Amino acid sequence: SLTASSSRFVLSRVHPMWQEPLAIPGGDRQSPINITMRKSIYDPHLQPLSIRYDPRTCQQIWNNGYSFLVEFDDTTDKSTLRGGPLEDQYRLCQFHFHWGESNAWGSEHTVDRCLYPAELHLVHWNSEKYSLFEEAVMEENGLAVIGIFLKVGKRHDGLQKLVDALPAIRHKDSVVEFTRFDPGCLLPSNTDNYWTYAGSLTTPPLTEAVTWIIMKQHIEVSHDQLAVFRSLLFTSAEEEAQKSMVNNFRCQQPLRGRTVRSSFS
Ligand SMILES: O[B-]1(O)OCc2ccccc21
Ligand SMILES: [Zn+2]
Repeated sequence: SLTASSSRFVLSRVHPMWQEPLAIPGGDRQSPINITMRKSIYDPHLQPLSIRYDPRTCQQIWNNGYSFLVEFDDTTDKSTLRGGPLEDQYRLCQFHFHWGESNAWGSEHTVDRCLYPAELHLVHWNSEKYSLFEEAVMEENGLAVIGIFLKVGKRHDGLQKLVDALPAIRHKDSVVEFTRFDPGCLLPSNTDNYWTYAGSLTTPPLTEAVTWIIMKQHIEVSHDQLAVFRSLLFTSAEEEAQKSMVNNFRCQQPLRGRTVRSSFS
């Protein structure tokens, strides 16, 4: 696949979904980044991840004009993430994806400059220190996001239920009920090998609140499943010009001396 450098020219022609602010608060721990494997530091003290999702907390799926979000009931600790680099327990509140207009690019993070066609973000907030996502998103240890790379290959049976719901939320601000979906089916078979670093949201408000946990092992989805992502629109039903929802990823940010740790040697 294209490396970020060769495709940077191509990507530079991609219109950014939103204008990057000139000054970002702090700005020394922004995301996404390229992960250089040989520069990541193996940390033997990283604990195993404890990922426990309850499909009964799944509520709805909606198009927010930038991606599509599957949202969960996060009023209790039913779907949680603990362990790994985390000191506290975090609650799953939503997951969403970022993808390209072609299979040559689309992910936000890269590994040794390798681009993937899409990236899944499972978003959790620190329910030991805060009482709402909106509160946690402003705090340094507020969020934990699991990033999973997607590759085009065999059909992902668990994803199909989600793919089948997308035509109903084609336009911005459309929402449909989406229940009894187990996000655990989207995890790779091996969740022991990951990289972790301190970063930010990759969408406004770009707050530096995220402990990133990027899985080494990707998942596979079919070409046709990914094509349905691209049938979504950035635009609402009222707007004249329909713009297809593609290339909804942020450009890569400087590492600013940060260390990326790995859970594997
Ligand atoms: O911008 B993101 O995709 O990266 C992390 C995150 C957390 C919450 C919402 C959106 C995002
Ligand atoms: Zn994201």
